[in-house]
Amino acid sequence: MRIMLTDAAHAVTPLSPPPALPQRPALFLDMDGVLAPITATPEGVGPDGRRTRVLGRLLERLDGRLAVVSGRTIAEIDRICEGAVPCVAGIHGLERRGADGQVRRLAPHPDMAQVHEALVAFARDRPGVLIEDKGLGVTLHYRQAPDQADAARDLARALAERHGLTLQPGDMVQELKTPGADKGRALAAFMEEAPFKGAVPVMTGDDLTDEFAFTAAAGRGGFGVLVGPPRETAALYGLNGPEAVMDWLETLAERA
Ligand SMILES: O=P(O)(O)OC[C@H]1O[C@H](O[C@H]2O[C@H](CO)[C@@H](O)[C@H](O)[C@H]2O)[C@H](O)[C@@H](O)[C@@H]1O
Repeated sequence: MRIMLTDAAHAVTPLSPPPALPQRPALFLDMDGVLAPITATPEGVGPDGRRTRVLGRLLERLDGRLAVVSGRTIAEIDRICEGAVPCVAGIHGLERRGADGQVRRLAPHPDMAQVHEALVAFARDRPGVLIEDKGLGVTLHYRQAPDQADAARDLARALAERHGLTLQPGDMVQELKTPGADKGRALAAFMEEAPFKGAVPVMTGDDLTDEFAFTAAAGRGGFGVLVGPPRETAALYGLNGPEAVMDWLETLAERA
């Protein structure tokens, strides 16, 4: 087996592709970097006919035991998936829509507006830095201004500490969120409800925020699938990228 050396002390072994799904599986899917390739800006991700068809077929085959668990808002997931998936956790679980169609949303931290303002001021004279306001959280994007990574991290850390917000670093982003949720807790909440209750969870994700859900899936007898380059992870299996994810999901939709 090929071993990739990341530094002198750590070796990261590439993960095998996922095996056949367990009996009565429940599938949890991340959006960016998993169901959709990464683009320069959040708005660059749009609906895709193949993805919408595959999700619809899987939903049917899994008797509804399919959910998108994302850092994006539910409104964004509905836009991108063309409303194909009823069960969605948005903003890392701060909002969640169950199979009954009800949306449960935590109350926003009272300082969110102030923090949003501070981030907008930071972005003002930094071309390429973008602010995404999600109400319960705000994302500082620097994919188009990678030289701002350190300054963005330092500001986000300081604001999180000063206002008592949760800091979630991601792929060329720093997110400041209302405390009280993560993707692991979102997965756990779905697993307490129909049609997920009693099923075996499989979580597919690429980012650090997905690690919470990999751990939650493993704790319930399931497993995680890491998408992208190998790294230290709680996931047991791996896939190369969104294209490989779509091929895998298509196979599952035919087989499940
Ligand atoms: O949990 P996810 O569904 O993976 O969402 C995580 C964040 O994804 C989005 O940002 C990422 O994707 C953008 C589009 O490809 C990219 O430009 C950015 O650099 C990535 O970090 C989204 O905009 C965020 O709100 C999500 O939290």
